[in-house]
Amino acid sequence: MATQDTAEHTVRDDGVRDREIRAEQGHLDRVYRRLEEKIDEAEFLMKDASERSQVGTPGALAERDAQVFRAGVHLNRLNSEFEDFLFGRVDLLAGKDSVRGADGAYQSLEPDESAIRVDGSADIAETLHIGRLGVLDSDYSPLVIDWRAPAAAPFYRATPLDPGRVVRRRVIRSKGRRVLSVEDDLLRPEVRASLDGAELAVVGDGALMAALGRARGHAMRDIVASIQAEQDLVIRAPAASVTEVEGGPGTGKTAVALHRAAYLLYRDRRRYAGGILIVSPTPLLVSYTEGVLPSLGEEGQVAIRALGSLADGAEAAAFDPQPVARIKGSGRMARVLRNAARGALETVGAPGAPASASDAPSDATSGMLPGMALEATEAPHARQAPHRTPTRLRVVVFGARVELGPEELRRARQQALGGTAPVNLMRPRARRFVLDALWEKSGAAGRHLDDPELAAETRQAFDEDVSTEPEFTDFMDAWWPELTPRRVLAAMADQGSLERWARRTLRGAEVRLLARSLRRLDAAGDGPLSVHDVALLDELQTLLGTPVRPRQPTEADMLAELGVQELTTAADRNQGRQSRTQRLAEERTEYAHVIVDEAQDLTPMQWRMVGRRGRHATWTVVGDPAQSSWTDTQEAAAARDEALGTRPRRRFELTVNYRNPAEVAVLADRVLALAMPGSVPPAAVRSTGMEPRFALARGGLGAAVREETRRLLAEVEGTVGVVVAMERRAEAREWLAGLGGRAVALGSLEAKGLEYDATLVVSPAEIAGVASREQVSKGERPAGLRVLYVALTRATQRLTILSAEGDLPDEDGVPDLLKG
Ligand SMILES: Nc1ncnc2c1ncn2[C@@H]1O[C@H](COP(=O)(O)OP(=O)(O)OP(=O)(O)O)[C@@H](O)[C@H]1O
Repeated sequence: MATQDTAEHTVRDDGVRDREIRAEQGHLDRVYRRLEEKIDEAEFLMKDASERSQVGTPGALAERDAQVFRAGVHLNRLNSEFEDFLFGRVDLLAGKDSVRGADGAYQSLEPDESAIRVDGSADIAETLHIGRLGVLDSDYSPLVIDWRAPAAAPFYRATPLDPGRVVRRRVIRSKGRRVLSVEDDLLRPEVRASLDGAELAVVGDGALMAALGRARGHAMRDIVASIQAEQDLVIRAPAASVTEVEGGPGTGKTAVALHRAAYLLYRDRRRYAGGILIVSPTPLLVSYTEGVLPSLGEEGQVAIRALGSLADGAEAAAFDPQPVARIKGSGRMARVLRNAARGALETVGAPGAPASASDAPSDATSGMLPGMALEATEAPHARQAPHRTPTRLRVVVFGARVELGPEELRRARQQALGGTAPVNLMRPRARRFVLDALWEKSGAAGRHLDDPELAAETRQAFDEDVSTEPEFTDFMDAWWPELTPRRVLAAMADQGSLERWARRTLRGAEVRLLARSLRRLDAAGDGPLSVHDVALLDELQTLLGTPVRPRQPTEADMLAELGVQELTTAADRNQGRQSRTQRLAEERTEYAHVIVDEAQDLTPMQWRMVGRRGRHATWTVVGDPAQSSWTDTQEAAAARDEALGTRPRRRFELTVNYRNPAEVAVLADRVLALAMPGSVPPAAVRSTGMEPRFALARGGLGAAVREETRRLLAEVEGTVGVVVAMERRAEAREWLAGLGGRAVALGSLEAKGLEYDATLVVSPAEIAGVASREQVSKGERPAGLRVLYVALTRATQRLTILSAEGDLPDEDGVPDLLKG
């Protein structure tokens, strides 16, 4: 009987499902017909504009460029958004007091009192389709509403507890022009609603679960069809000041941050023409998330940058070992760098001349982590003997020899450095002090004291005479060389110099470690950089400044002068051909809005770097303190406060874990309890019934990793992430050789923000840097425990823990740190 009921129900349900899919297909067909008309219009506009060839005056050029650009953008968006273009629908009750706006839509979010009759029946008064872009029919009625428009908010905000006017929310899955499925949520199950005289059908188990259950690839998908109410609040929060978002792993922080960027651009494109910067911890996370904004129809105004690619055209991905990273990340470095920027004047030669540095590195701690493509070796170029700043200046002026000695030059330098300007910009001032000193020394200063005009003329002639002397210009180049951040950083590899610059700021052992780690750079500062070096370079850039040089006006300048905005110019288009490094070096350094992902991991020096990019910006900062791999969290919090300034802050919390099945979350929560006792984990929304597996590496670790990875590859359709301690990353790659592209080896710090269908966590104790709960209870709570928490929360379906002896596993293979 029960079987038959179910069978009958399924048959009926399939019939309803097919009918509902056909109805949505009909709507999608209409949308496509309209889109095609619009594409024809855009193509016509493009052609027309490019045929107008009044090139010659900047005005004509600007007008043509602007037209071609606008039509091109329009066309691009229409073409690119054809995939999964239409994804949602809401069926709504009549709005309160039946008040409609100019567009004919109900204005109120709440239903009219008469919308639900006393017998519980109601009519659907309005149906809205939601998509990636708004499309109006030829009579201006909305065929599709842009997901970011206020009218689309009920699609995301309505919950059974607070449904507003929404009776049914539908997610439509389509591929190209074909509707594949529909998934409905009934938000007012108590209402018997009808649409055009027929009962409102409900199909499927809800879109969220369907979306979460799908296999993962190597790129993040947008969540535009299933944004949840608490996430929508963040995405649409007003952009004023600072929006802070905290939430545990898998709560959608990254997804929300990306959707927020798209939302802000939609709401106020002009304001955000100043650019939105999204700061991400690693290049892996950048490439994982890079496709989301284009899928939402947004690209040009948003830069997603890894912390290692924020400054100086650098593309650093390597991590320093923890002791070195702690020094380089500490706010104390600001003082050291300030001294170095000034002190390097004496140790760094003019560009092209040799710079300083001396003894070779002698231990492995100087190197970045093995397997990070960078070795702990000295720069290939032999280091030269330290540059000696000139200690004497001899010139012939007014026919006489004038000489300044070490003491006079030292005084002139001290006077020049008395200002606060960047060091390179102090050069003219330094030059003036040297000229003053020469003038005094020459005795000419005593002449014509009774005739100020003649005295001034004599002085001017004196300066001109000296300035043209090659001895003087060569002296200035060597005595006050133009410094680059890289040359100064390289100069810090000289231990003697660094000791002076870090006096009373760093301890002796810290100086030695830091100097050694920088010996990877050659004298000009070329060589492999670590992620942490990049924040130092950025700080140095500020301290040194860029000397002002006259530059040729570009086409972009001319257009800007004409007030043309939102435009790609020929110059911009050429940029596409430039190297990525050059582009990174040249791109803007200040933004209108800054979004920081994984904010808990920024070091104080990184906060300073990011802060400089948003001095006048509004901010969105998302993070999870429980996942912080940075050790000195208080110092980082102070630096964060400084970067964000005194702007008012709005705080949001995300509480639901969409990534991990409950079975995985329970295990991760045990580590959370050790790492941060008392903190509340996010609630997992789904369960797979698959408990994590505990395996023991009895023979070699490599063989066990291969075997367990193979097993996981057979169990899931998508990706498998193998997370190891940072220092094992290189060997882990070799272990996985030949297993195919679905399996990826990751150092624990690189796993940040990423997710995999299945995860193999190799030796929790190695990742955490601590082996037993007893050690932890004695007070050892290394940042490594939080890193382990990150590793354990990457799986969307399956999790295997592989332990070695050092993990102190029990007879079931459960390592000590993960016991219940
Ligand atoms: N509303 C949603 N609908 C569908 N999928 C969602 C939703 N919210 C989040 N997800 C999915 O959950 C996963 C986790 O999201 P995301 O990576 O943004 O979380 P996170 O908070 O940044 O995690 P972590 O702190 O671990 O980096 C992603 O696969 C994301 O697509």
